[in-house]
Formats: sequence, C-alpha cells, structure tokens
Amino acid sequence: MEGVLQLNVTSVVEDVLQQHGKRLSDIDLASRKAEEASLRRYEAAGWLRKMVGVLGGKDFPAQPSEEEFRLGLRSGITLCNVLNKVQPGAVSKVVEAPSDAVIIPDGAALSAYQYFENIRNFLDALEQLGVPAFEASDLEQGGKSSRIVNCILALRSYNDWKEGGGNGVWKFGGSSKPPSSGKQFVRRNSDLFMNSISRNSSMGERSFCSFSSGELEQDLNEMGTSNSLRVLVRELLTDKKREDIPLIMENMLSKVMEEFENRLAIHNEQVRNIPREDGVLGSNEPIIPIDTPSELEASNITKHNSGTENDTFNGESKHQHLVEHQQRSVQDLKHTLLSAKEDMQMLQIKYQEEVNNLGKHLHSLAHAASGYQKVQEENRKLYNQVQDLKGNIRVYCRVRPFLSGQPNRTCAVGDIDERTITILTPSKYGKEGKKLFTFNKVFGPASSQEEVFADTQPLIRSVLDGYNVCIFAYGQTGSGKTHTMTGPAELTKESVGVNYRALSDLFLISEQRKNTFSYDISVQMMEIYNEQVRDLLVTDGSNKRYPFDIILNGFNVPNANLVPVTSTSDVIYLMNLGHKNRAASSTSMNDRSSRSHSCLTVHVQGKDLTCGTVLHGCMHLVDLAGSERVDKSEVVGDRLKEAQHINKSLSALGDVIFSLAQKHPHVPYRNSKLTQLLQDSLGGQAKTLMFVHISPQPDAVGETISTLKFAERVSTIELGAAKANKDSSDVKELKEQIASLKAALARKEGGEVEETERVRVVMSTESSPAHSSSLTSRRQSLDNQQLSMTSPPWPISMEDDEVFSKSRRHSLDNGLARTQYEAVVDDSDELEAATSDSSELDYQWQLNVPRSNSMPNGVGIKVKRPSPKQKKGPELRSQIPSPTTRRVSNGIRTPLHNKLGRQPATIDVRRKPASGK
Ligand SMILES: Nc1ncnc2c1ncn2[C@@H]1O[C@H](COP(=O)(O)OP(=O)(O)OP(=O)(O)O)[C@@H](O)[C@H]1O
Repeated sequence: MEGVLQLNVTSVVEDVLQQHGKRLSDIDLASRKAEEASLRRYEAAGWLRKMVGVLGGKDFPAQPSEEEFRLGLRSGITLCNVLNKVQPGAVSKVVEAPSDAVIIPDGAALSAYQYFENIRNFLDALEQLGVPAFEASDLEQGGKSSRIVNCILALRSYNDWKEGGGNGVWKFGGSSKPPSSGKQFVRRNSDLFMNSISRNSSMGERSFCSFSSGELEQDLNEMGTSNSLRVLVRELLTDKKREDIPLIMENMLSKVMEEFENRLAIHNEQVRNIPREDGVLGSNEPIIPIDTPSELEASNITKHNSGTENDTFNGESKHQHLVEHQQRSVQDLKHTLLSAKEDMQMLQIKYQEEVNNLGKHLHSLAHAASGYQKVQEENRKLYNQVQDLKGNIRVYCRVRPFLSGQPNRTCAVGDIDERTITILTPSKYGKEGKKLFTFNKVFGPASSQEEVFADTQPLIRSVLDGYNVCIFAYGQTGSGKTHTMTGPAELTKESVGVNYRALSDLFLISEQRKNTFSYDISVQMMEIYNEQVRDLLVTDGSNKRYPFDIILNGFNVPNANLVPVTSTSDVIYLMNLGHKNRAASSTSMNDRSSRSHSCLTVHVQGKDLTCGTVLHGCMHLVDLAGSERVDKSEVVGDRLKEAQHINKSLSALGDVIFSLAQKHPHVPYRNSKLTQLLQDSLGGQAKTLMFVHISPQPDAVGETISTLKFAERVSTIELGAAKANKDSSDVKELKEQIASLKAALARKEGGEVEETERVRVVMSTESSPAHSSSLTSRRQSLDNQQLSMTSPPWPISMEDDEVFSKSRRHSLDNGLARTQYEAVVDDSDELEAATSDSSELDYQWQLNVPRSNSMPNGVGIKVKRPSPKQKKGPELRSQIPSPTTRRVSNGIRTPLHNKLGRQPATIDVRRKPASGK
C-alpha cells in the first residue's frame, strides 16, 4: 500500500538506544526520584483536600513541601476525619484542635494526648482495614514522608475499591505510580523490568548486573525484541542499580515515544502530499500501519493479499481498522505529550522552589560563615588573653618583601599562614628541604604597617592602664626592623611605623578618657652604641653619655632628657631629632644599617580623677642593631668592635630571656646595657612583644633560620601575668607628704640643700591596710630623720660608667659622691659601696625598700672605706633588721641588710659634714 510507513517499535527503540543510549542513564536519577515523590505527595494531598476540605480553620496545602505535608498531618485530625469518611466510625473519637479560633501553629508542640490519641486510633483502624500503615514516629521526623504518602494513596485505593462496589478482595498495588494517561504506558513497560527484578531479588539480593543472561533474554523475548536490541538494552542496564532501572526505562520509553511521534508526523505529512489515484491529495487522516507483532502480521497479510480483488474489501476494512487503531494510538501519544508537558511545568515549579531554597540555604550559609569568622576572632582574643595570663613573650614574625633591584627569582620563604611560616632550606639543612616555625602571628611581605600595628595596639593601650610594655624589633641587618618600628625613609600617613602610631594612639585614648583620667606623657630616646648609653634628644649636637643606673618606674637613665609630649607633631619632631643623632654609617650590607640599639621610652603617668589613684606605665620601643654574625659583615677595626658589642649585647639579651624561661633565681640583666635598659620590661609584670624580622632572600637563609630558632624559643617563655603599676590614693598622699617635707627641708636649709633630682618612693599597692599603715608610720619616721639632716648631699663627681660595673658586686667606689642612688637589686645580689675617701665624715645611708619585699637574709650592702691608718679599708659588714636610716661615722659602717627581691629599692647616700665644719 503506497504511502504506508512501516513503523517498527523495535527499530525505533534500537535507533533511540543507539542515539541516546548512554545519555538515558546519565539523567539525574535522584532528581527524577524526588520529582516522583513530590508528585505522589501532591496526589495524596489533593485527595485529602478533596475528602476533608477546610478542617480546623485550615486548608490542607495542595502542593505541600515534605515538611508542610508532615506537619499538616501531625495532629492526626485530618487523617482521622478522612478515614471516617472512607469507613464511617473507623475512628470513634477524634480529638479536635483546642478551638477553631486558636489555630495551633505548624510544628508547635502538640499536647501528648492529641498526638497519641488521634494517630494511634488512626493507625489501629488502618490495621483493621488491612491498609498499609506507617510508624507514628514518621510524623515526627523529616525525610520519612514517603511511607505516609503510600499509606494515604493506599487508603484512596481502598476508597476507590469500596466506591466501585467492593467486589472481590481489595489489594493495594504497593508503590505503583498513580495512574496518569501518559505515564501509564511508560509504567507498564518499566514494570516488566521491575517484575524481572523482583523475581530476581526473591532469589537473593543481587544487583541487576548479576542477572543470569537467560533471564534477561527471556524478558527481552517477552518484549519481542531483536538480538541487536537485546544487546543495546543489556549495555544500557548492565552497571545500573536495580532501583534506578525503572526510571532509566522510563526515560528510554519517553524518548521512543518522542521518536515515534516525530516519525508519524513526518510520515503523515508525506501521505497528505501524495496524490491519490483519483487525483485528490491524501486525506488529512494519518495512515499509519501497526507494528506490534499481531498488527505486523495483519499488515503482512494485507500486503500478501493485496493482489486479489476478492480480498480488496477485507483489505480495506482491515486498513480502516488499522487507521482507527492508529488514530487511537496518536491520541494516546498526544496524551502522553500533554502529560509530559505538565510534568515539565511541574518540574519547572519544583526547580524554582529548589532554587529559592538554595538561595535561602546560601544565605544561611553566608550567615553561618560570618558567625564562624566571629568565633574565630573571639578565639584569637581568648588565646591572647590566655597568653596574657601566662605572661608569654609574644613573638610576631614579619617577612620583608624583595626590594627593587634585588633578584627575586627564588624566595627562601614558603607557605605563610596566620601563625606559621615555612622556610625553604638548601640540602645542608636537612633532607626535608623546609622548616616550619610557629609564632603568635606571621606577617607576609604584603602586610601593611596598619595591619602590623593593629595586632600590637592592645598591648600599647595597656600602657595607659599602668602596665610596662616592651616591644623590640629583632633581625639581621636590612631585614626591616627600622621599617616596622619607624617606617621607611620617606614617611607618609600609611607608611609610618609602630612608634608613631603608638604615640598617636596614646594621645587619642588619653583624649577620649580626659573626663576620668589625666595623663602626662613624656618620652626619652636613647641609643646604646658600643655599650654606652647616649641621649638622642639633644639639640646641641653633644654626644652626651649618661650614667646607667637602673631606677624605678622606667627612669632607667634619669639624666637623659625626658621631654613631655602632648601631640603627634611633638613626637615627630623628637623622632626626627633622635634619628639625626643616631649613630649610623655604611656597611657592606645595608646603607642605613644601624649598629646601635635605639630605644624610644614612653613614660605615662595617669591620675584617676575620681579616686585619685595614680598609674605609671612605661613602654620601651626598641629597634635593635642587626643580629647577623660578625664574619658576615666583613668588617674590621671600628666596625668589628661595633659588631662585637652588638653581638655581646644580643647574647646578653638571649641569656636574660633564657634565664627567665628556666626561672633561674638570678637573671643576668647587668651583663649588658641593653638588658639593663629593658630590665623592668623583660622581667615579670611587663608585657613583652618581639618582632622578629626576616629577609626573603635565599642567600640569607642561614641567618633567617638561626633568627627564627631564637625567636621560637623566646615565644615559649612565660613571664607570669603582667601587673599594673598603680598607687592608691593613700600612697599618693604619702608621696605628696614626702615631697612637701622635702621641700620644707630644702627651705629650712636655706637653699643649701640641693633638692634631690627625683624623689621616688617604691611601694606596692596590693598590701593589706594593716601593712599599709605600718608602712605609713615607717615612711614618716624616715622622713622625719631626713628632716633632721642638716648636711647637704654630696656633689656629683663620680664617673658614671664605673657605677654598677660588670660584675654582680656593684662597686660604689667613689660612689658616695653621688647624691642619690637608686638601684634595682635582685635577690642574692650584693651591693657594695666603697669609698676611697678617708676623711672622717659621717655618712648617712638610707635604704628604702618596697614594702612588698619581705625582710632579710643573704643580701647585704657593704660599705668599704680604707682606714686612715691602713690606707686600705677593712671590709666591714653588719646587719640591720629592717630598712631604716643608719648613720655611718668615721669609718664605722652600718651596712644595710635586706632581702630585696625583684622590686627596686632606693638607696640614698648622704654625707653629714663633720660637726663644726
Ligand atoms: N615591610 C617592608 N615593606 C617595604 N619595604 C621594606 C619593608 N621592610 C623593610 N623594607 C625596606 O628594606 C630596607 C631595609 O629595611 P630596614 O632599614 O628597616 O632594615 P633594618 O633591619 O632596620 O636594618 P638595620 O639593621 O641596618 O637597621 C629599607 O629600604 C626598608 O624601607
């Protein structure tokens, strides 16, 4: 028959499998399953709506999410009402919501009574009907709604069966898909596979690929498939999971339908365009032969008999029959198409929903991420607090960037993160080729001055609360110490270093606190060059060197200029002055190399305007000289001497640090001027931060590793919790009394008595009131004695550098020439005062001891004087039980004895002129 297209299902399936085979199984099965589950849920919800309508003032949602579905049924009211409609009286008593007006919010806790009563009654009734139920707990947890959906669909099926007359025995078809025109076709085919699978699984739990080939062949034969089709189907399904097969088959069959429809459309179009024998174009009705085995047979019969006239009528009626059949098929196909479209729309809605949910999820993730950051920040703060409590020396590592003109093809620095740094090492440092160091913070080459300061700021601020702080920059020449502490040669707002920022911060806070605190801020700037302390704040170009007596409250070098500052511009002026005065000359390594340690000391005195408490804070900002080994500097002569001094003082710093680490009773602060200068900020009670600097250049890797090793050891040192230097108003009052008595004394002596340069009283504020009052009386008695003194203090005539020379026996040879000594004395230190003055004079000694120090043993002050006869004074020593004033006359000394502890003590030495002179 002309114009008739042989559409063979097998060949179409083969074509589809060949064209789309792999892609069919690539389809996202999970989303298909989810889609199927939502469709089933909507179907169950639709039926419930139809059955109960608005219930308890609430309309059950038509297309509920899984959560809405579960929560909507949780009270059991809807379920019981539906069941009662299906089977009147099945649930005899339904506990309704408390009142129609009061709607229980979804998800709100229901009364246990409602919950158990309704759900239990519902489930019991279902059981009696033989309808598959679910677990009561399924209503309480997400992700379990499929069992509830199954139950409702089963109930619907039961209802349908009942409405249809209830013939026979009702049997629920399990998880079969709800009937829908297009899908029905698809389901029938995929069920074939499911049957095969269930047959297979009843024989044991095996995956589809473990099917015996015979069984598969049998299934395919049942479908009337060709060999090649069988091979294609097998290929498609071989490695697939059993439960995924129906969906894969569905996809395949949908494709087949599509293909089939296309071909039909083409064919019909062709038929319409073929002129019939009577000259009329083909009718609009599609002419399609059938290709199911029986229909093919019929078609073949038609073809076979087409030559005989007798068979013409039969042929035509069969043809008519076939046409009708095909029309029905086309109708079916159209339905399928329509339902596919609906599915598509549903999918789109679902995707939209998912995209929205995803958006919400992303939003909550972003929220969680910001929360995580906050927690991290909090952790960091807590970590720092713990460090503060332990009193660890904090160590921050900073890596200098490559400088312009320096080759930077290779870099000695590997990974850097917040607290660790990896140095890439050549083979001589070990096989692993890298070393990892951990610090409190690591700043990479790109870190800005602002970032570095931000982590230092809290420490600096604590100076205003009365803490002693020491920040020092350590590292080899040219590694960036000056850059961190001061900034580059050309200073801008962004490039200024820690020093400027620290002071402007102090001004800022003091301004903010001006209603509660009044602060006086003053600075000293010194340099230690070749073990000599030099004042950098001189304007006359003089090379002033100062005595180096460690005194109290940070006035380590009392005679160095102490300049009050009130603004950042004051500071900038002073720093420029200091830098000009700083010793600097070229070495082979760095033009700006400084072979001196520079120290900017900031003294802060704050008075609490409400309670009168006085705070003293002192901060040393130290830019150390380069730490490299001498041989590397290739220096000789003066430079060699400088380098040796530097190395000596840095070793002394190391010794102090490690004695502190090992909690040695004696800490060798006095082995160098540097450690003497930093003493009050390196021991306990101070907050210390070391910036360790390294260069990224591979040729510096040796120095870098030794620098970092040193720094890592430093970071393990615990100094104990820092303490603020606070004087209570009592103490303050005492100080004022002393000051006024001293002034009265000075007046009384008619100007003969030079006022001592500084009067400092060392007292701790933490003692008990009882202790405090005993202290008060002691102080008063001391001051009374001072009052009774008639002699002027001795003029200063000693060589400062001889005072407290290297050894722990601090010779005061000629030292009695000093008006006043103030010294920090350690446990077990011995102060030795000696004089070559043989004149018969009375000496008055006064030892002021911090009251936190307990009394004696083992520490003594010896006064050595040569006897007039022997020319060499005997060493005399005696002990007194408590700090007080003793007279020493004519070579009779009353050595003072006291256990001084770590607290500084003040020793005043005064000479009383011989009577009558
Ligand atoms: N973080 C940085 N960013 C940009 N330039 C830097 C940085 N650190 C250091 N430099 C530059 O590197 C050079 C050497 O730095 P700097 O003078 O601070 O080293 P130093 O360790 O103080 O040397 P010295 O021991 O000689 O005093 C300078 O030109 C400085 O500006």
